[in-house]
Amino acid sequence: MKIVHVAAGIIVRDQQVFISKRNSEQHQGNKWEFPGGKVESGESVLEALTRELKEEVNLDVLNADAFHQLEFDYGDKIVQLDFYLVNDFTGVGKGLEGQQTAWVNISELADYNFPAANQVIVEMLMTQFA
Ligand SMILES: Nc1nc2c([nH]c(=O)n2[C@H]2C[C@H](O)[C@@H](COP(=O)(O)OP(=O)(O)OP(=O)(O)O)O2)c(=O)[nH]1
Ligand SMILES: [Mg+2]
Repeated sequence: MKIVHVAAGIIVRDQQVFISKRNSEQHQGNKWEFPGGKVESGESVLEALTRELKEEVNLDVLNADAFHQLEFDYGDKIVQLDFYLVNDFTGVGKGLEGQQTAWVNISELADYNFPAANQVIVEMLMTQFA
C-alpha cells in the first residue's frame, strides 16, 4: 500500500491549541485533527504545511519547528505524519472548507476524539505543556 505523506500543524498560543474537525466524508471523518494535508511532489514538508494551513484555516505560518514524525497503518490507508509545532503565525483561524474549528486548552485535549495516530501526540503535548 502506498504511504501518504502528510504535514500537520500544532498551532499553539499560550496554553491553547487550534484544532479542526474532519468532514464526515473524509478519511477518519468527524474526528478532530491538527490542520494540514498531503505533501505534494516537489514540495518540502514546511512548504506543504504553510500551503495547507493557509488553504484550510486561513493562517500564515511564520515559524514552525519539527515536533514528531510517525507512521500509522489504518488498514485502508498508511500515513506518514509530520507534525510541526507552529509557534508563530498571523491571521485569525477559521474553517475555510466549512469545517468546525476550535481553540482548546491543551490540558483538555484528551476530551476530543482524534484519529488513533494522534494519541501519542496528544500525550506528548499534555506532558510538555502541563
Ligand atoms: N491533517 C491531518 N491529518 C491527519 C491527522 N491525523 C491523521 O491520522 N491524519 C490522516 C487523515 C488522512 O488520512 C491524512 C490526511 O490526508 P487528507 O487526505 O485529509 O489530506 P488533505 O487535507 O490534503 O486532503 P485532500 O484535500 O488532498 O483530500 O492524514 C492530523 O492530525 N491532521
Ligand atoms: Mg487536510
